Amino acid sequence: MTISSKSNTARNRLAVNTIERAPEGIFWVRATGFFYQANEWFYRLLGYSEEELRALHVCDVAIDLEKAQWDVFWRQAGKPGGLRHEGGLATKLQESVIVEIRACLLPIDGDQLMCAFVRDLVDPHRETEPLLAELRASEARFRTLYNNTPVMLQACDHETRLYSANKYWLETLGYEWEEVKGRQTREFMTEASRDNVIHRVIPVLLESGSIHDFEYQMVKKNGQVLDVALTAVSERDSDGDIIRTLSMILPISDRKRAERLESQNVFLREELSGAADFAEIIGHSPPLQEVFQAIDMVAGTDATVLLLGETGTGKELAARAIHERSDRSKSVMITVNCAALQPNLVESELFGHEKGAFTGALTTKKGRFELADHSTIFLDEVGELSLEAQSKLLRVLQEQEVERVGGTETVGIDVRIIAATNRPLEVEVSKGNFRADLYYRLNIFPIRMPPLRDRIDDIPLLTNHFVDKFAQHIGKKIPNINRKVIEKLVSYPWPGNVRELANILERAVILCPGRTLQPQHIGVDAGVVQLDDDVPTLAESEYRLILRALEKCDGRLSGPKGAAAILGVNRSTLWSRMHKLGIDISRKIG
Ligand SMILES: Nc1ncnc2c1ncn2[C@@H]1O[C@H](COP(=O)(O)OP(=O)(O)OP(=O)(O)O)[C@@H](O)[C@H]1O
Repeated sequence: MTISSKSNTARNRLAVNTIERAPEGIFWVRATGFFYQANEWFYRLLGYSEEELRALHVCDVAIDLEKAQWDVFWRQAGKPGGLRHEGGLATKLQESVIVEIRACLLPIDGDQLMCAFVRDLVDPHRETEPLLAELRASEARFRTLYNNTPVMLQACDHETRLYSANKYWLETLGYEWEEVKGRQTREFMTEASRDNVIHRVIPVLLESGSIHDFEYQMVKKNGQVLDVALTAVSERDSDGDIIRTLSMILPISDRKRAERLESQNVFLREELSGAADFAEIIGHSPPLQEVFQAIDMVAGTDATVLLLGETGTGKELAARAIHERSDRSKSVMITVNCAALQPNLVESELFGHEKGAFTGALTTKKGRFELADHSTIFLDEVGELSLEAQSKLLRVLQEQEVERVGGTETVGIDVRIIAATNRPLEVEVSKGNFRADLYYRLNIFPIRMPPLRDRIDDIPLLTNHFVDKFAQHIGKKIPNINRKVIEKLVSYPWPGNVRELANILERAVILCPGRTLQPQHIGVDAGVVQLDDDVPTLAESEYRLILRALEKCDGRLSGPKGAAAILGVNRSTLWSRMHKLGIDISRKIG
């Protein structure tokens, strides 16, 4: 056997291992939209066998994808930068999971396949240690995949020396393999990133064996800096020491940067100065200006911030803006959606656990607070925490230390807290559902995000922004917006706020065949939502309407007799509202 064939075999083994052990799903789809193959993670996630999956069309599984849109998705995946989509997948048991999908087209044997990477957005730590499944296809196909995937793949040994990198890795950074072989991975990072990786990535890998979407900066051969996100899985020996680490590195898409520039263009077009520093938060209305001022005031301090406001008003965006404008911005903000935590695991997720603390606690694990040390933790939907978890949180706020579940010692931490809720916490306090002392501790610097109906001046700017953004995603050019579109949008009450506006415009962009967005593409009618006198908020009214519709059609979302049809929205809009309003999304879906 020649040396090169030996190394090819080693590469193929590595490729198969990477695919099967990847802490993310990977699947391939034919141009017809029917599944072709998937990795172990994806089969496990959906619960289908290989044979069952092959009989399915992507749209049978993707809750918010209509067959009519398939061609658009396929074409988008073929463009530079590929396709990026967030949505729901239905499992074999008809439960839904929320995922992020990134896809590209791969040339295979004169044909094309879509290759998609799937990340579980609700439970990124879902079982990630897949079985080493038997080799599912020829070595040639994996070699093609290994080298054509627009993801940088690298493998390093226990001393973090590089022993394999794919073609995309080499091309992106501008090296030949011989130049980088055996070198330390930290040699390809900026100095600031090195410290960050040592302090953030290595401890997490030692602790849990995998890390997801860690952002840092690499340096190309020509000295240029590249923003990347790393997802890695380590193999550890029985003592817990790392033997080797396989990593997928995604350049943080040029698209994301383009979007940012695009939104800045919107500002320039509108001749708005001053707001450009908040490029991600679109708007210039007086209520939003007050929010910008409050963010400016509090960002540089370590004060706890409580973000209030209805669903979809941009609380998470505001939390990011605060973190990014603080001294802690060098580290990643840790986000916890308190409503999505499994009730019996809330404390272990937040505060960590010691080995053996409960059945299934096989190793000691750090909680999110410890991971957020020297950074910011964003506690979204904090009003959903149980009273028990609330008292532990209070202790963290008072003492700046955590005690792991099953532990006896406390660990000191330095964490800035930003919490958000769309519930009126003072009402929850009066009902005994939320601890008053915790409320006062969180309420040190409250910022209220205004509902969209109170800042309709921002609707033209937001519309401009979303139409450009979604049109660019699917490769359309829609430079004009009919004036009647804006008239229609400003007269709607927007119970789902900016999120709802974005959803409606995403659909409108798909429906629009020409260069001008017309009112008939906008699926809203003023007055659709009728409020009862005793309903305190629009969001709550929407919540009730959806529940009523679901009851009426036995939990079925789609089809002519489904809840989406009754409510006059498409099923993806309904589904995303249910998710955001916290309506049991794991329920059976029809
Ligand atoms: N001012 C804004 N400019 C641009 N996009 C916005 C703005 N406000 C909200 N969005 C977009 O709307 C969506 C919802 O925003 P976000 O998740 O921050 O809301 P939220 O208040 O945290 O909602 P929830 O309470 O339901 O979690 C996101 O896609 C966000 O990017």
